[in-house]
Order: sequence, then structure tokens, then C-alpha cells
Amino acid sequence: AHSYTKYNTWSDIESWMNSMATANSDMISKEVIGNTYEGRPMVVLKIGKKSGSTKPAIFMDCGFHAREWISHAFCQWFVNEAVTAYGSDSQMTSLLDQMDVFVLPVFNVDGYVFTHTNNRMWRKTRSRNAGSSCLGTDPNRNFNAGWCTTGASTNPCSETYCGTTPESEIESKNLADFIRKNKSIIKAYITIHSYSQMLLFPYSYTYELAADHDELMAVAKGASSALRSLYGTVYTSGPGAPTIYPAAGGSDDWAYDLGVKYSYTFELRDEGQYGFLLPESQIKPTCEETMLAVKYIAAHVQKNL
Ligand SMILES: Nc1ncc(C[C@H](C[SeH])C(=O)O)cc1Cl
Ligand SMILES: [Zn+2]
Ligand SMILES: [Zn+2]
Ligand SMILES: [Zn+2]
Repeated sequence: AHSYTKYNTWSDIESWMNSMATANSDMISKEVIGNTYEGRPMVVLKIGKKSGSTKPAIFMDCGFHAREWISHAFCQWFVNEAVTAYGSDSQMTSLLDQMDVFVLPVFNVDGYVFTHTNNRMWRKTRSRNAGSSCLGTDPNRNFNAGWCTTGASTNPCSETYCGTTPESEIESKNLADFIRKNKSIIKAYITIHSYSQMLLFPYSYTYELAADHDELMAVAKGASSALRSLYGTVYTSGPGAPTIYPAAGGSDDWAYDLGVKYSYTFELRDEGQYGFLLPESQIKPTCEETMLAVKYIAAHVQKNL
């Protein structure tokens, strides 16, 4: 059965999404934005007070990389927190009255299933690569943002294989199509990964500073200190290239260049002690502290509507 403090199976997450939308029909609507390579649904939950008119929105995805299980857990935590806190927490109430939050709890569904059934350390998608016995593309190297110019490989057997072309992966195409379709209302893009404890923003594909570097850095630092205020967890804030590594084809860089100004990649706990195998005992504290950072960013976005 589903639990917010366990790493749930895809099957449990899928039924959880259906029951959340049904039980909270005034706050949550469910939309399938396309299917994965193996035919599983990519489900977006639209969270926000129903209003007759279109509201500005924040888009958040989890589960780009299959093995980063704390990421999937956070999106589930966020959805529950949003509907639970609405009406009691003034900031969450204000956010969901004024904006919608699109949450994609599992981007790379095929990969996530594979980490439960075959290989816990799988990262990529599960698509077949012509002429190779190696499967999968790194979805975070597959977007049209300096595509495959740095920090990515043209070798299908590489963990950072960039694919045959930008958006070669159906999962990338489904996400990019949804964001392009809604780009006039999407004011922020947040993508959740692990591990390293970093709050990254454009660019990763170049060392050039983004036009909005100063503002993005200030917000990242504010969000990181909000996060640290709970349990003392230390995050590093900065542009991807100098802060983690130069790498091209990432969804955050792509969203930023599309015009989504507030574009962030979270690298959640830890710093390598457990790495991708973060114990379930750390789900709650990790999600609680990360909520503070996401709410900080959301508040800044609201102020700048
Ligand atoms: N634009 C980007 N933003 C963040 C990252 C770091 C993640 C960490 Se798992 C990755 O390697 O895909 C990588 C890129 Cl290419
Ligand atoms: Zn179960
Ligand atoms: Zn990742
Ligand atoms: Zn990572």
C-alpha cells in the first residue's frame, strides 16, 4: 500500500494519484501528457483552487533519473502537503489561490519500474538503441539546450548518452510539448534530482552567466537557507556548470531558454554516505526541509507575477 514515508512502487504511485484526484476533486485534476517508451502513462497532477479563469503556474517534475528514489518521494510529499495545508497554512493557501502547481511525480516511469524489478542503480530511460545492445538515453541530456556539446556522450552504453537527437526520447518530447503548450502561464520550472545537496540553475551547458543570474542566485541562496533552518542541512547554490559539472541537454537550461525565468534543479540528500540508496528513515526530514526551499521559490515567483 502507499506510504509517504516509503519508496512506493509505480503501481502504488499510480493508484495513489487516482485516489488523490478523486478525493480532492476541488483541488486536484489529473492529466496524462503522453505515454512512456514502454507505454506507461506520464501523469501530471494540476493542484490549485479551481477558478473559472486560467491562473499562472509552477511546473515541478520528479523521477528524471530512475535510481534517485528520494526525488519521486518528494513529489508525492509535496502533493499531500499542498492539499493538507490548504486552508490552514497561509502561504500555501495564498499560493494555491493565486497559482496552479503542475506536478509530474514520475517522469521516467519505465526506468523507475526497472529499478524495482531488475537494477536499483538504473538511471536512464529504457528505450532500445539501434545498433547497440545497450538500452536507454539520459533524459537530462536529451533536451535542446546545447544538446550533446559537453558533459554528455554519443555512446548508447554511456550513463549520459544524449540520444540520437534532442527530444529523441518520447518522455522528453511529452514534457517539452506540455511546457511549450503552456509556456505563457508557466512562470517557474523545478526539477527534482538526487544526490549532492545542491540548488542549481542555468546554465549547465555553458559557463556563461544567465541574464537573470543575480536574481536566480539570490533566490537560490534564500531557498537554501530556508532549507537549512530546519535541520541544518547545507546546500550549495549556483549555476550548474561551475557548481556541479558542465553538461548539456538538461531540462532546466531548456526551460530557461524557452522563457521560463525561474528554472531550478534540486539535488536532494545526501552527500554520498548513502547516495541514491538514501534510507526511508530520511524521507520525512528530507521532504520537510525541501518543502521550505520550494515554498521560498514559490513565494518569490508570486511576488513577481
Ligand atoms: N542542466 C543540468 N542541470 C542539472 C544537472 C545535474 C543532474 C544531476 Se543527477 C544530471 O546530471 O542530470 C545536469 C544538467 Cl545537464
Ligand atoms: Zn504497496
Ligand atoms: Zn538526476
Ligand atoms: Zn544527481
